[in-house]
Amino acid sequence: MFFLMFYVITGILLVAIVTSYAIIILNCQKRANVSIENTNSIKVKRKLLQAPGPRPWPIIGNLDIIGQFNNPFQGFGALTKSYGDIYTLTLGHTRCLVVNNFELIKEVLNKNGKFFGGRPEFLRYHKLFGGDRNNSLALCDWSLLQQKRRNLARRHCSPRSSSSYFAKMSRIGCSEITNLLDNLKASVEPGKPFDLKPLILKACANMFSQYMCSIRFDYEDKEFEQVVQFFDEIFWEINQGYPLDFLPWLLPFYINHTQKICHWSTTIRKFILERVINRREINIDVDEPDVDFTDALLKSLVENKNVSRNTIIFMLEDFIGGHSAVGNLVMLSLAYIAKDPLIGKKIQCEVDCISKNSQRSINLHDMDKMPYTMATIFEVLRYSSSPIVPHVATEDTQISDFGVTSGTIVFINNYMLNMSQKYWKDPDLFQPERFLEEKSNSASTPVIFHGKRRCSEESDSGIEFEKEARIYNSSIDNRYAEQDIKNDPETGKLQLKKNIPHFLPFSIGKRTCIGQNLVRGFGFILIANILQNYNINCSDLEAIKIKPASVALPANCFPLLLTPRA
Ligand code: HEM
Repeated sequence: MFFLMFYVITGILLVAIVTSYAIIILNCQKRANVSIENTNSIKVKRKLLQAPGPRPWPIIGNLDIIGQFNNPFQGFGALTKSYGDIYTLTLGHTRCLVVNNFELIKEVLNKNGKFFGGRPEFLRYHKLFGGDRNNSLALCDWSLLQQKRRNLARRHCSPRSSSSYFAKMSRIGCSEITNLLDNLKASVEPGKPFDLKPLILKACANMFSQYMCSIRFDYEDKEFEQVVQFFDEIFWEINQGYPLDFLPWLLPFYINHTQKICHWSTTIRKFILERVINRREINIDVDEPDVDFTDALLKSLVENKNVSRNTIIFMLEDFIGGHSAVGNLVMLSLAYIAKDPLIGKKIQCEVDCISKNSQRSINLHDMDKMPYTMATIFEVLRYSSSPIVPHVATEDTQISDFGVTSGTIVFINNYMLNMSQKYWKDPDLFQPERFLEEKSNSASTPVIFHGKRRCSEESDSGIEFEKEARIYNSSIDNRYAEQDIKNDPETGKLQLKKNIPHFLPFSIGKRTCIGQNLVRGFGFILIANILQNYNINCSDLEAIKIKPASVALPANCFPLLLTPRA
């Protein structure tokens, strides 16, 4: 009996291994069927080989190689030494293309963006969004609905600096800062490490909820507190990779984990329905101008029969959830400031100069006059290299000279881009100054761009600038003295660099981040006002553990020392 069982199990395993290997090899050898223009400009069909890559194992493919690295993006970078800047991997049974340089990234996201509008079929993505990842703005495949959702969101979530939305953001940001500072004053004990993250996240959540839903929650509100924590857990979760993503048959081993994810997301959804949507739905008046984003969403529900109630609940959840990204970014910025207090000092110099030594708080309209503060935020974005959500080829196509078959997942390695000697001097150093440049003669009169500078094939930075940064006094080699910065900001020598084509923290192409103006705006208000009031240090720098290629920090991260400024 025992031997029979043994032979049956061994037989099943062997069949599984052989079948798996056959599938993997077939997928590797499959050619992409693409249309190519010949010399007479006539389109002809050609079958193109996929890019080479390491030989995969049965069942796991190349997961063993990626598993050897602390971070997959570091692993992708290391593999370029053997396979060049473009290569394919097989993760589980899934074909993946990894692109590691700027030209290739542009080719995927800009030139051939229409062929790469899909997102991966990861089980976790479905669990996070009510069983269907297409409910999510960031994890759905490209569709007409997605185009509509982006258009609906753009006005509210990407406000221009001349718009009333921008002024509203500034007002809300500043009033929430007052609440945050009151709370800090009551809770921070001088000389004692303070767990700042929960408070920062609650302040961010209130900025987002006031801006998008005209509602604010008390910091002591237990339901609000829990929802903010769950949003943060989800932000961390989305930024992780698991073998389950490529080996879905591992699901039974992840039952507890997936149940936890479902619990987080259903709790959040219930909160948004009960505390935001239900009470707003009763008072909707389609003839009145939109009060906020929630109003616009609810009206689209009345006016457009193709938009479902589910769609708008998930949209609101997605956008309110954006606060976790901002909160984590602010915590990361404070961590780098704690590591190098001179950075904090320089931000404080700008703050003191602009606010005439704290006669007022810092608002969004100060942003253009504080290039060093903005440069610090950009350096955090570069240094932490938030991964670009993987794209998926929706039909057979071509990148460089290689074929890409439909269904291939494309990893955009912007970590490699941000850490490359080719693009950055001393990329391993944290230096906000790299985002500053000498004020050019032509820049002495501030130029206003008419309309947004959006990415094009030639000018690619995903960063959207509307206005030239106003000039502020700082010096490029930059360990500058305090009295230098106290000069009149109008006579300064440096400005924020306007467009760095290879810097893509918010990606490029049709799926760029919609929340980037909110990130810059609320991030700026938080960092500037916290530093106006406190010096930031850390009693145990070893406790600040930052994962490369991630803006997400674990829910329980590190405490900081906040010392009120004289
Ligand atoms: C530290 C802050 C943030 C960073 C670094 C960041 C970066 C990114 C990146 C790299 C993408 C992927 C683009 C692509 O697939 O090509 C993305 C997508 C997206 N982001 Fe952000 N983001 C941030 C914050 C936010 C916030 C605050 C919001 C909303 C309030 C937001 C909303 C979105 C949405 C909706 C998408 C999906 C767009 C689409 O797929 O069509 N993001 N973001």
